[in-house]
Amino acid sequence: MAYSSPSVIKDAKVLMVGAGGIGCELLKTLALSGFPDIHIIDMDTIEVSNLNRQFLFRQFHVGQSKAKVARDAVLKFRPHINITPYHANVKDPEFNVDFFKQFNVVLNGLDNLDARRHVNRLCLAANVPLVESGTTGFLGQVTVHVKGRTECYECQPKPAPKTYPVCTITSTPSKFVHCIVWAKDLLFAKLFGDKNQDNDLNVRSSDAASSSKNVEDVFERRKDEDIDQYGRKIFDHVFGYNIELALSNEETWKNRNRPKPIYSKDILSDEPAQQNGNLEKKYESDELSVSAMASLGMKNPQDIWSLKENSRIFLEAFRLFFTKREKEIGNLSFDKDDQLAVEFVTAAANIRAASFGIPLQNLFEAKGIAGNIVHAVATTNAVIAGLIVIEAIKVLKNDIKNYRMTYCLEHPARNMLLMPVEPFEPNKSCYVCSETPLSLEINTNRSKLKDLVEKIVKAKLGMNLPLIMCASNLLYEAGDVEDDMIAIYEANLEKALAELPSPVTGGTMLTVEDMQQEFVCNINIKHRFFLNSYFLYSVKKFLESNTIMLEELNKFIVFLFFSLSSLSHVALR
Ligand SMILES: Nc1ncnc2c1ncn2[C@@H]1O[C@H](COP(=O)(O)OP(=O)(O)OP(=O)(O)O)[C@@H](O)[C@H]1O
Ligand SMILES: [Zn+2]
Repeated sequence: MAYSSPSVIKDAKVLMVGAGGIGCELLKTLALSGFPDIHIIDMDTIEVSNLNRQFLFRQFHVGQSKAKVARDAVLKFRPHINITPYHANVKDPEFNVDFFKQFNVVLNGLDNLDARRHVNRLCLAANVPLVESGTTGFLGQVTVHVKGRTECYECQPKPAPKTYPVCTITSTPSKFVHCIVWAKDLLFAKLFGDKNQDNDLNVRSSDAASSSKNVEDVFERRKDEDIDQYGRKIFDHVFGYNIELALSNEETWKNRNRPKPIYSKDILSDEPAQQNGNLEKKYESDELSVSAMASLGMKNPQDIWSLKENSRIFLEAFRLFFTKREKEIGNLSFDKDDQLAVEFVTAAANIRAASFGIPLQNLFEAKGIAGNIVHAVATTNAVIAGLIVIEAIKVLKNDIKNYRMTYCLEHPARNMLLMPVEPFEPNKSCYVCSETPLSLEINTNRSKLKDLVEKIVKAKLGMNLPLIMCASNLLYEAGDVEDDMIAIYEANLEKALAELPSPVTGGTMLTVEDMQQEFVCNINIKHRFFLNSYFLYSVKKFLESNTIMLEELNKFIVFLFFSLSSLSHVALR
């Protein structure tokens, strides 16, 4: 049957950002709906773990550009449309405001806040409508952002990812996730990651500090130390000795269950230190599939391992890292797609959980928790992609009355799984889409320009290539800078704000601009010497929640914690 698409579709040129779970569905739906000219940006290559839901990709595509393979796959069933792929980061300078202006609508299928904020700003600057989306398991949403008509993506602050108090992780875990964070961010990082990073793995106790000075560093492998002995030494230190040390601090356990120290000899009493020699040869030929489970003949990731099995996996994974992946040690960071890393972290978290009386979990669950993964549901992505196309068509028709934000729910509400809501008006005090100045409370004598640039302008305001002006003086500019200015900016970055050539003190109005995003905002500086308990409380809260809150006055408040170097403090209002 010949299908004739409405003219708004036939004349449309659209940009899709992201060709992952939502993106694959979206490209297919756009193509089947008759969109003739589609551009796709995606910076990634295809991984095996994408194949279960990113159905345009096959095993033999692994390692190739998502954007390009998605294009080729769709052209097979819609050969006469134009699809232009870019294997690139949407934050690259080539995707500037002029690039965005060529499109009638932009459709996001991204997975991170940073890229979403960047696209939001470019869409505002180019005055191109944005249809934004996201899914988590069965949940999802599609929102429409049209400059001056509806909220922009940044009109409401977004919830920050969950973090945990440090002492819960290092000393008093009560949930399995605490054990995972410990195994991944402390133990794994300490053993296999950058040695220079601060890492508070040892449990502090009153006598530990004094005795530790003379004690050798157990984490260092002694010269010629046998790898299995080294593994057992680490095991006994973190699961045995450290727990005993923690137990000596009676106060901690008054209202808590006391943990049990675990030593390898008690768990693996019947096994010699070296036990896998006969299985080794079979598996060690293929480096990519180095796996402690395979090595020990354990197959099912959904089995919950006993304490003994966890201990064997722990020691075997440890041994495999040091024998098969030695070159990577010192540079590894946890990756949920790294089988050996997941095995190690699962086993370590389980042994710690056993010590603290927390129920153990299988590798599949542990991997989900460690990778912050809510398992993706292909159907949710398909539903969301359909809704994106529906909103895109309304946008192209300029059918403002019928724009909807739609939420995909896990349980029906009023008999509906899809909840449409009318979009809100732009937030008049949004610092991105309105011109509301921000106000920043900062110790201008102690905080350096570098801190302002890195921790506020880039990290909090999401600028990519910032330029900072005080009155008509340029203090800093990122990106391609003239040679004679490089040294001046470098020197400025190291200066305290009040000591800059054009001093930034209480009452100064700074202008911060990102040329690529065509985004400018003014920051009203208030000098403040923070050393009161309220500040310290704020810092603690910030560290715990990393929240950005909207105050009654509808001004932004961000409490910032500055690098542990004591007293430079700021708050952004
Ligand atoms: N800055 C960016 N520029 C271009 N593409 C981006 C950018 N940030 C994220 N993406 C792309 O957005 C897509 C998001 O897809 P999705 O949420 O399905 O994640 P994934 O990485 O494919 O899968 P998963 O993380 O679940 O294993 C990815 O293909 C990713 O490459
Ligand atoms: Zn806004």
